[in-house]
Amino acid sequence: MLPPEDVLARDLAEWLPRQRWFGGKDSPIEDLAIGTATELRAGDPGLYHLVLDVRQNGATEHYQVLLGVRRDLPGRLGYARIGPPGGGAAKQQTYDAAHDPDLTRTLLEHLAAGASAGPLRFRHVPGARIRTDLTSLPITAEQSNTSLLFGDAYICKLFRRLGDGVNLDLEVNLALTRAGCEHVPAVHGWIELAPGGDGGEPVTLGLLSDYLRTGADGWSLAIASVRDWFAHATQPEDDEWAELDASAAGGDFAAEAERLGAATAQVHRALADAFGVTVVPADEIRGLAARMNAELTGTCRAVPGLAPHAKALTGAFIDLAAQAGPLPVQRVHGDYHLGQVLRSESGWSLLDFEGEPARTQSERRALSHPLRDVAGMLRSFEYAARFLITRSGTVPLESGGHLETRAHAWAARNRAAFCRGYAAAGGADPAAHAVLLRAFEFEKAVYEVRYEARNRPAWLPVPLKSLAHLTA
Ligand SMILES: Nc1ncnc2c1ncn2[C@@H]1O[C@H](COP(=O)(O)OP(=O)(O)O)[C@@H](O)[C@H]1O
Ligand SMILES: O=P(O)(O)O[C@H]1O[C@H](CO)[C@@H](O[C@H]2O[C@H](CO)[C@@H](O)[C@H](O)[C@H]2O)[C@H](O)[C@H]1O
Repeated sequence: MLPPEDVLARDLAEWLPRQRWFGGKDSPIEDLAIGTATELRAGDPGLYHLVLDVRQNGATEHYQVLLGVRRDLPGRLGYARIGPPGGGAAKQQTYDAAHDPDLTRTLLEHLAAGASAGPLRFRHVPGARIRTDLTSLPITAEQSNTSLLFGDAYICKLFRRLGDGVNLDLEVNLALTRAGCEHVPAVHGWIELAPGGDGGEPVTLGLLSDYLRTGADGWSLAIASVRDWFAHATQPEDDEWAELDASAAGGDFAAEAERLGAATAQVHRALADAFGVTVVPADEIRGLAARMNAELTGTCRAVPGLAPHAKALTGAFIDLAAQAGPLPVQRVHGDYHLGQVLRSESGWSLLDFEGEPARTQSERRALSHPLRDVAGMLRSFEYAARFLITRSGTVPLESGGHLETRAHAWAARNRAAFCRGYAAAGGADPAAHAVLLRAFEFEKAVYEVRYEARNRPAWLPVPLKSLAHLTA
């Protein structure tokens, strides 16, 4: 049984700001109410699904929590406790049930059965046989959601802060799974909150997909390659090093970059087939160029370090406007970088189609030209190349100037390989759309400067140094 609502709300308000995934750590909680409480498993331990209405700065956000209730909380779950030890007057111990495999199995059982509980609906794709005998483990890598591994079969992403309707990740992954696309983890099921009386969309709560057991993320693989690239360049002249036969460095990434380019083009084709393509008139492209420039102006005001590059960046946006013609647009990834791709034995897979976190839902859903994603990945090669010399203490700073040339050579080699793979697999040839690609890349770099200044100021030199190189 749940503790009294006022006690539970008070305990949750104390616990919430300490959670990594809580998005409102910078402001006090003005009010917390239990929006819905749905019993998913009766008994001891019991499982409840809660939607919390959390008011901060006058605005209300909704968060979901799986609440475990036990009379005695075993020591292994002590770290997940919500509320005082011993359970206070109610003598009920409440805790974050995402950490309790005895309770999370209920999610699999409900998904397998296609069950409903109160406003919650558990859905599976037709024909899916969801295993219910697996033990869960939360993965630790994430900031804003909680993902549970079930054995080595499934990953279940539970969205913590709830959006307004169908989550983009579900919408896109489901469409691509249905289309048989090999480059996304197959979706098996999802959990949603039924729409209220206003007839709106269901709100996505969670997504169950194939777990890519042997997957390694593109960022780690790329960083390992850069490290090796630096280590193998003993003391040759820089120019000579840039020409070095890649086989001399064991960690060359170019073949992987080329395969990643091909996988990206195939996903773009599948997105176009699933969601369609629209041609926008030249006027809209001129409007896009103007918006890119306005973002630049705003970001220069907020981050003065960007100002020295402003002239070159504006030049690229003016070129885009000057050459504007009708352009095909479609659904794209929207926040494409090396951290969003996994390499497993079955090739490259793309993850996380939720778009850029700072954008609104409608901006994230907006159609764009697929080269926007290509530009995102090109930026990521720039980041990977410069990360070790700009951010890490592992490379002696005095050799930074020398390594900068080497970093540039790594980025250039892998950018070219990615574009080659993309064009060969039928994507728009980046070389034939240089003005558009450059404008997209500069737009992304401006976004990154703002993103880093706000979220990771120590990383700010990474995009700034890359811009210094690209605009020289
Ligand atoms: N299907 C999967 N198979 C293996 N690992 C995965 C899978 N999906 C996500 N991951 C791991 O979880 C991390 C976070 O996933 P992601 O979907 O990007 O979540 P978030 O939106 O919370 O960042 C990824 O970087 C990856 O390491
Ligand atoms: O992965 P998210 O959807 O949260 O994306 C945001 O955070 C990213 C950083 O984690 C950020 O990506 C930038 O840093 C990456 C290295 O950490 C680099 O590979 C990307 O190219 C660079 O843009 C992303 O921009 C932001 O939206």
